[in-house]
Amino acid sequence: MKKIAVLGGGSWGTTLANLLAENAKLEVFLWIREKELLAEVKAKGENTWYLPGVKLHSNLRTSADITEVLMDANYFLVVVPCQYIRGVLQEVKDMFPVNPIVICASKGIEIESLSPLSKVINDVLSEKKPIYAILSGPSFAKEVSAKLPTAVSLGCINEKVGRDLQQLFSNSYFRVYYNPDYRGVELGGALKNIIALAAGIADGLGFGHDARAALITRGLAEMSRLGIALGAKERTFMGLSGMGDLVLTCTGDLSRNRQVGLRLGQGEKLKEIINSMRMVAEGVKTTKAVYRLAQSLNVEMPITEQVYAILYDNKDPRQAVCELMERKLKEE
Ligand SMILES: NC(=O)c1ccc[n+]([C@@H]2O[C@H](COP(=O)([O-])OP(=O)(O)OC[C@H]3O[C@@H](n4cnc5c(N)ncnc54)[C@H](O)[C@@H]3O)[C@@H](O)[C@H]2O)c1
Ligand SMILES: O=P(O)(O)OC[C@H](O)CO
Repeated sequence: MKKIAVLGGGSWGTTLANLLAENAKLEVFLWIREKELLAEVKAKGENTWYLPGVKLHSNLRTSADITEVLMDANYFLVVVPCQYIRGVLQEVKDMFPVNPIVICASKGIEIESLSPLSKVINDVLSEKKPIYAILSGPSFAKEVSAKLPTAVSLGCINEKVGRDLQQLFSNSYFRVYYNPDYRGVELGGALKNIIALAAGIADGLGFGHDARAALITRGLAEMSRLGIALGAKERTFMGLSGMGDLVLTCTGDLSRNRQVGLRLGQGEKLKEIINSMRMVAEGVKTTKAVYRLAQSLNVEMPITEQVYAILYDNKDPRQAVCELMERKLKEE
């Protein structure tokens, strides 16, 4: 049986590793970074920090030793939070074979380089010439772990690899659609988190359903504008990894990004919100990266600009929403 190394024992890495172990098409080995957590996982058969209450499959192997996890793997699934991916891969890049199939399930834009994750992974592993794929779409770890029906996109420019991966991940509750536009798929997942912060802020301020619907719709417009500037296909933003994930994250209270927004709208400070969370809300750092990227590409992203000002310039959220409403009137 072929082996998949899963890097990242947070809620999503654990969920996907567990799903793949249950699918029983691959041998699955999950890297858990924290040794104390690994000890609990081994003792209780459960990821008590990031995915409590979910029993892990007996086929799932776990280790805190990343070299053991990577050894002789045929597939590499990266589910480390966006800003740490470069550092983690840099340490172990020599362990990858030539032309490794690297699937990314993380969502974000790297601040340092303003790069989407395909570029980060291709940069670090450039000597190995990786075959890159991205798994993204509306999928809360908790719901997938409860085996609730979920549909996502798998972006890969190499159709044969993409269709093989589609088979490996799919099962009766997890339906994977293949899309050759990997750039569009990865950008949808990264950019929707900024709009989810905005929707949470509006809801936290008590601005109602109309405001949320406007943010989702105009959010999709600015996500697509940046996507097109970066070579993505506009149509991809209408699919699961675009509109699908945007709607989920802007409306679903399981979203960490939406929760950060809600708390900001209710008057809490970003620092205290982040300090109270063990989990990651990728939109916070991705907002900074996208704000800079949009400026460098001269792409208009008014919602992102206001979220940036709230997060990083201490702007009053109420003022930010007023400014969005009072911008020069435009055509749709
Ligand atoms: N949780 C979900 O429902 C979900 C769904 C789809 C995609 N994602 C994406 O998956 C990615 C991983 O998120 P998650 O939700 O699994 O994480 P999480 O918030 O559940 O856990 C945090 C993770 O960050 C890791 N971490 C902390 N500091 C680190 C460091 N210095 N170096 C490397 N790793 C470090 C921890 O070990 C842990 O694995 C994110 O990009 C997220 O957007 C999450
Ligand atoms: O909890 P969030 O906001 O990181 O969202 C999780 C997933 O990205 C939803 O598809």
